[in-house]
Amino acid sequence: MESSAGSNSDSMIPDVDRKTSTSAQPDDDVVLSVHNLTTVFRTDRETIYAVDGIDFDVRRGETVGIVGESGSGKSVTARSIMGLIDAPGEILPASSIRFNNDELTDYSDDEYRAIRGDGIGMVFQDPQQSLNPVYTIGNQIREALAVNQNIRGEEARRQAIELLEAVAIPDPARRLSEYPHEFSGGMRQRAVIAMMLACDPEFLICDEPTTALDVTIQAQILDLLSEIQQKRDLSILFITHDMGVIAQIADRVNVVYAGEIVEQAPVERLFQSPQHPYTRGLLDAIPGRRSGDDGLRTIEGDVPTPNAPASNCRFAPRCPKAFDECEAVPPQHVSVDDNSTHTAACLLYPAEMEESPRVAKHRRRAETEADANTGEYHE
Ligand SMILES: Nc1ncnc2c1ncn2[C@@H]1O[C@H](COP(=O)(O)OP(=O)(O)OP(=O)(O)O)[C@@H](O)[C@H]1O
Ligand code: NI
Repeated sequence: MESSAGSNSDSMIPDVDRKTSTSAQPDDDVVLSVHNLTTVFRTDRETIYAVDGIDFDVRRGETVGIVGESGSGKSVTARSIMGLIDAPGEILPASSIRFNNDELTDYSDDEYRAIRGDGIGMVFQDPQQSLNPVYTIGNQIREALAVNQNIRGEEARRQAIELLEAVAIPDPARRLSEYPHEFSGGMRQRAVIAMMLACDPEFLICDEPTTALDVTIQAQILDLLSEIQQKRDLSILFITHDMGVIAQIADRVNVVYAGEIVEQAPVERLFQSPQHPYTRGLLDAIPGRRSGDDGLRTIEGDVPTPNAPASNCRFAPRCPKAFDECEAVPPQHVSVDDNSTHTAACLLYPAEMEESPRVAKHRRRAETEADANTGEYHE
């Protein structure tokens, strides 16, 4: 953070530099800390920057949302954290993913398998991906209990029934002996959540878990997740393209565009006072909601597939507020509130600065960032 002491800066709003702010005030509540995560896919012709230098934290017991259009890098972020990026994908060396202060990017395959078992659970859009069609639901939950908690026999059966009760599956004793195809879509997703709970994780990654479900079932699953979270003090990273779902489930939100976070805010702040033109566009696209005079009605165009580190604002070609410099300077996160809980990466901010010093400030910070990330970056 810049000190304003002794300077007559026209901006009362300090920059936010996460690198110094996280190390200056260690936060015991932070369970997951992602810093400068950059995940690329190398093809014969090009290198795709699917995730390009993102930073965020998740604290104990909170739900952090990641929202953005298709192709913006949400699932690649989830898979990077879970250690599920395979060739031609690669997490670049300057990336850091700390889980309870362990650096996951240094983990071996075995260590990752262990943490996927009982540290971090994952719920995907398609429950079939997590269920085996040839075993009964009961078998699969008991297997999870045996592998992860060494619970077997009658005790495993008792706990499996309890878990199905916990996810509100009626008549659980009978349901245990049924196969996945005998469950409806919503019930299958509940069974996956029960299986995940059998591993007793402290962190849960949900990648569009309700997207395939109709809205009533979706709301039930979201309620269920909130309830389980409170009971177990779970931390959740929740990925969706749906701002309505974000409003229901998230405490804090990261808005992503083409591999980058463009805005970060507590959920109420984001909906009351969105700052980045992209976020405003996403919110204006919600039926019945309109931010008034200068909002866009729909966002024209598609998310680009980045094939180089950002050298400008990737949203500029679709942005109604873009000016010349947006094509030339990669915007940096600056605080857009009084206490740095809300940031936006956009050359329009800090709004109270004149355009030319404002752009110069972003340019300077971009150069510093680039030096830090390409220079010697070993511990
Ligand atoms: N195995 C891969 N090989 C090459 N490119 C990939 C691979 N996996 C993902 N990508 C690219 O990474 C980018 C981000 O993909 P990702 O699946 O994370 O998007 P998403 O935000 O989850 O979108 P959706 O909402 O459609 O799920 C896309 O441009 C995609 O083409
Ligand atoms: Ni996805």
